Amino acid sequence: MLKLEDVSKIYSRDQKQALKNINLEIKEGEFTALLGQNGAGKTTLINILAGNVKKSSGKVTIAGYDLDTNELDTKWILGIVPQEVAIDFTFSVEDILIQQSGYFGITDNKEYIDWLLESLALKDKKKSLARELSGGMKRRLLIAKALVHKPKILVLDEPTAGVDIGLRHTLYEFLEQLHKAGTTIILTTHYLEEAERLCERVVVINNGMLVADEPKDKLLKDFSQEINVEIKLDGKIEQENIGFLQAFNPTIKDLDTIVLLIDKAELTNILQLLIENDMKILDLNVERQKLEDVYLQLIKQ
Ligand SMILES: Nc1ncnc2c1ncn2[C@@H]1O[C@H](COP(=O)(O)OP(=O)(O)OP(=O)(O)O)[C@@H](O)[C@H]1O
Repeated sequence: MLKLEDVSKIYSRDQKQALKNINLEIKEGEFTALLGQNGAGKTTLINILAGNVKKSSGKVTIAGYDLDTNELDTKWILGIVPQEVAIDFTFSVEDILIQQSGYFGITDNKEYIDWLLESLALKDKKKSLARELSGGMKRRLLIAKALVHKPKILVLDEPTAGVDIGLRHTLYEFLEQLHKAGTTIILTTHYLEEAERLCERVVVINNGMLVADEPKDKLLKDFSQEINVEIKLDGKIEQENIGFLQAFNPTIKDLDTIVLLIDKAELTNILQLLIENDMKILDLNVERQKLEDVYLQLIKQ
């Protein structure tokens, strides 16, 4: 559905290499998270797809259309929700969506627009001017705008930044609904729990390079041998008193709790060592790795 072959981008102004030989193939109907730190290259990649940034080299194919030679065709396939709010604030919400439909030659789109507004909790803002919307509402309007032509692929660049938690969940349900209906979705986000809840596949970009591309479940399983352990002891702990745990890189939390990231198999060993060293355990908390932990390890590598 979407294929990037050896895509690189060097910005000419400062010769900054924002993307380095990215190879990525997204299949029809997949829901993919595109993760990476600030400046990793996510927006550059999305801007290349949107035709706003010219790649320096490589090939992009969207539903079989080469982006270099068939850019107009790719516009029909893609719906892009940009990170920055770029809408004409002097128009009403409804007019913005009617105008956007017009760009695609769609004249009778009112029913679908109403459905979009309803789904994105913007129905009562239909007649409001865009400038009267809150930041979170503007973001949701951008999503509606990206969807007016019913694109097969929806790409969202941090759509939930600045959207409050209740509405974020409305948005998740909406994206899940689109996904079930067959839309291919690529989502960049800094909220890892969002990627964990919604996506089937996780792609991580670090310093312009693709450092992970796995089904989410596999990524979590590969790392699932590792657990986060918090052991609360009776009394204040100093690093020098727990030298016997040094091999496990312990950190101390709240003065009385040892925090460790270990292989499951080592837990018994550690508890044994604590008992042998006369440490009284008051509480023990074991957590399987979350996507957030896996992600943090990936970008450290
Ligand atoms: N127009 C530009 N000219 C020069 N350098 C740019 C330009 N746009 C982005 N960059 C640089 O390219 C790199 C990648 O930026 P990009 O915006 O793609 O990152 P990002 O992963 O989207 O970050 P964020 O999570 O902060 O949105 C950064 O070092 C950035 O400074």
